[in-house]
Amino acid sequence: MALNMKQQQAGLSRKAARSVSSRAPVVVRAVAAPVAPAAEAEAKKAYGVFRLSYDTQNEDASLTRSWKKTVKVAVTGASGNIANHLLFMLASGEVYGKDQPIALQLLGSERSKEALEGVAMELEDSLYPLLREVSIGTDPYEVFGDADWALMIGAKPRGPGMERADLLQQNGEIFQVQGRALNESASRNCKVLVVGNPCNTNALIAMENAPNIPRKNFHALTRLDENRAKCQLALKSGKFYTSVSRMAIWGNHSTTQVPDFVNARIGGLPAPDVIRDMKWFREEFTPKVALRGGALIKKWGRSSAASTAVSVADAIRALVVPTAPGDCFSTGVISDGNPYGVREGLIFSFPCRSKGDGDYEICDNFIVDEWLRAKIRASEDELQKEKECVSHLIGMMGGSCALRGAEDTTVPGEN
Ligand SMILES: NC(=O)c1ccc[n+]([C@@H]2O[C@H](COP(=O)([O-])OP(=O)(O)OC[C@H]3O[C@@H](n4cnc5c(N)ncnc54)[C@H](O)[C@@H]3O)[C@@H](O)[C@H]2O)c1
Repeated sequence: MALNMKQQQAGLSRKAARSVSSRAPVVVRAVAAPVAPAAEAEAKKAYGVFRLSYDTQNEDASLTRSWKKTVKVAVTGASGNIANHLLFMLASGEVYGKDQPIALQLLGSERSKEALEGVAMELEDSLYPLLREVSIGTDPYEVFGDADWALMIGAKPRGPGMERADLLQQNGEIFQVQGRALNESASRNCKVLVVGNPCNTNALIAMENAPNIPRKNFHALTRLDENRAKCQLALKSGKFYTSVSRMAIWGNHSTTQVPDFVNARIGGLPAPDVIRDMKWFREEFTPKVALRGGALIKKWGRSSAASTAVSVADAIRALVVPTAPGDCFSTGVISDGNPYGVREGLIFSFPCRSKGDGDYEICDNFIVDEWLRAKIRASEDELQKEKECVSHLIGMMGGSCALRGAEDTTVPGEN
């Protein structure tokens, strides 16, 4: 856990800082004192903003009595565009629940240190009652300490002329380091959601470098694609989007993704029975969803941030709130043992459902027709190639990278 800045200034040790936080009720207000050399070194590694414990004697007991144990959520890329929306949703209680206190542990890069402090100041000034602690740092081993959730948003954007294979390599190295840090520092049942692109393969790298954490706990964000698909079905059918269910995204978060209109329902009916236009489904709906990110960048000049944050919130809620009977949600998870014959050892987006306990299962009752099967196979092949490009980062020998010079299936600008 990164130390509170005021505690560091006061020269408190990490252990002492922990004991301060556990001695409720107390509001930490340490006084500046000479900094010891050890603390000085510590200050270079991590710096933080605040840690508040409620003074339960002065609080409205009817509000706080039923509150749960604080959930610790680590967020990487915390001063970036997506996080700038997401952090405030997390702190407000709209994601984990209005009775769920939260500690935010924010990871930035060396370059974004100052901005990260600014983010923490804004959180501080927002006076969210559920936000118990904010700590910030640049060392993933510190920041992931005891995290129950790790939301991995931070990744390098693609530079001019950079190939997809180079991006896989550069961001892959980040996720190798961060996977190792999760393995050592995070809670043993930490749930990990990778947003930074290429998110499926980055999630694979983090997972393979974190053998102490169940493989099942690693997710790649495809919920944004699901939300985009739901929106298109709602617009075309003229029905409200809440009537769209069983909207699965299969495969990779790239243009090979497969938005599944075959199994989708509108108002409880199969989508193709409501929108009787197969040409539209295949030739307009499918590419529109897959290329939505690029279309948005053309308008906005940058990749989607607010809607991505909303979809991260949806993806978390999908795991902590039971799935409605018969419905599903999409998330990229380990393909081991899947009921659809997708090659094992890939992080692949499937229709899933959850009891709301943080765990999930892959739905086993989706119809895969020939058209879907061919599309799914193409996305699977792409993920296998990506895996081979990063084999050296996941402890595999002898992979060669067939993606060099290949067609670019990344959503333009999202990397
Ligand atoms: N999966 C999806 O659906 C989806 C959708 C949109 C964007 N994305 C991806 O999310 C990522 C972040 O997007 P953004 O708009 O917030 O980007 P951004 O550039 O605004 O923010 C990224 C942040 O990550 C930080 N960072 C870079 N390397 C880091 C490291 N090693 N450790 C910690 N932080 C690091 C940067 O300093 C920056 O603050 C990108 O990779 C983008 O392609 C994914």
